[in-house]
Amino acid sequence: MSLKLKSGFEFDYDNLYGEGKVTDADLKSYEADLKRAHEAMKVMREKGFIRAHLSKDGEPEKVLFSQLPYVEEGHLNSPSSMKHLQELTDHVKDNVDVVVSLGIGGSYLGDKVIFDVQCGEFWNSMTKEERGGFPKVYFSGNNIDPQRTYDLIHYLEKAAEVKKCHEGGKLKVLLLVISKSGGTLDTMSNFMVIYDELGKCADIDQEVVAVTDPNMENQTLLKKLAIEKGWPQYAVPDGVGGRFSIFSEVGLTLAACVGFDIQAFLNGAKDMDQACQNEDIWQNPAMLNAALKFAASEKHGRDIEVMMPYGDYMESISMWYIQLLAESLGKQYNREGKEVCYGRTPIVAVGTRDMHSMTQQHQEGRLNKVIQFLKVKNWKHDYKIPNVFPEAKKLADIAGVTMSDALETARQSNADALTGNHRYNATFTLPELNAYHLGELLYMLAMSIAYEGELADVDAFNQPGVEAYKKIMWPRLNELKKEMDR
Ligand SMILES: O=P(O)(O)OC[C@H]1O[C@](O)(CO)[C@@H](O)[C@@H]1O
Repeated sequence: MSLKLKSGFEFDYDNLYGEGKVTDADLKSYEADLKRAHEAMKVMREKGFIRAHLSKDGEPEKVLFSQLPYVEEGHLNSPSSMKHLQELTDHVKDNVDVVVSLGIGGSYLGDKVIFDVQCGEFWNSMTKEERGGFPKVYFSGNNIDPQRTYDLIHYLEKAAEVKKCHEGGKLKVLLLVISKSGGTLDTMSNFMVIYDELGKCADIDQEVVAVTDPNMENQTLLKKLAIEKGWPQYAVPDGVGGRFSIFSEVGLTLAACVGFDIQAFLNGAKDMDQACQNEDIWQNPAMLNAALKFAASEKHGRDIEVMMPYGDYMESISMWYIQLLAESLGKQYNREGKEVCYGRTPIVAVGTRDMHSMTQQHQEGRLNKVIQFLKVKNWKHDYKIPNVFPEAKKLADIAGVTMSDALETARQSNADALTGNHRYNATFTLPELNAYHLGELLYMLAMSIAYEGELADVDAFNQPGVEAYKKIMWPRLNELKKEMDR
């Protein structure tokens, strides 16, 4: 059983739904809730309203991520904002050597997905010509790790020296600083250290682009700095939380720096949004995914979701999904203030890598998981495994098989083995790993989380839990600073 869209995107739920799995009766018991959830999604699309959602300051706040795929005048993504992004592309292409993208959480994870899908692992080792004139890209701000920050700075200083010797001229570095709140410790501490160190290097020409909340009244620290220093600005718009921001200028600025097809990405999201407007659950991928996962959790105790893409460059999709699921649905109280401690636990896995480790637990451990596979149907490049060692029978036996067929055979075998031992699993299939299908997938997952928030009756758009440690940490940092100053 599967839901297949015209684009070829497919959600195969055969091993998650039916006898001994999530049943028709389970879904029927949610009929009224699903109807209400679907209505709530309509209201969210039309008015940006989600019942009981408040910002972290306790103020009513709109939820606008579903507007992002629609590039229209007056929308968050508009023809003029697309032009502004094109200006960034025109500026970096053939002009900037290195982009350092600084951000954490939603201000990092989406950018990493776009980078991995568009550029792959060896981008920074390619020549500028091979990169189509686009810059190298490094990430920072995703931790407060002094060693890695040192390594990055020293790598850039060395690269500047090499450039001076071989080509002459300074190394042009663009710091793309992404922070909605504009003051996140991890991002801003790295930014300040890197900005200061690179500023001292005579062979480096650095510039800054700030991506932050554009609000003029309550300006973020980053916005204030950008205005003061004249840095170009892009927006993390009001109503778009970090984990839903990949379709905003958070993801799109990095996309613009590496030649990623922004329009195709948004078109994929838009087409998925249309599919998710279908009130028939069997035709609506987000509603179906949410209902099956919610039922698997609540009625069958399968409250862990292992997101397991088959392919190296999709691991970051899984990491992006971790934030989306954990931060959106891991909530102590429901929207009526009742303690519910809801939240399925997301786990990153990659096939075939983790079939040699985690699969042991998936196959025989506690019956508390859904393994969500992600597969690519047609790979851009492929190899037929050659018969280079005909004397070694086991190796000769796989000669002639393509790597992509071997990959899919491994995945399918894993799915069959899991199913044979009552282990729930499902598969999303992307016809190809490209901007359009990535847009479809990520948008579907975001919308599915919004549906699940309605089913579980929790606010999927706040994150009070990540404020708790910050309330302890900031006074401690202030104390530390006083001690250092003494
Ligand atoms: O973009 P900012 O404000 O730096 O926040 C980064 C991340 O930190 C969080 O606020 C959680 O601490 C996430 O919600 C967000 O994606």
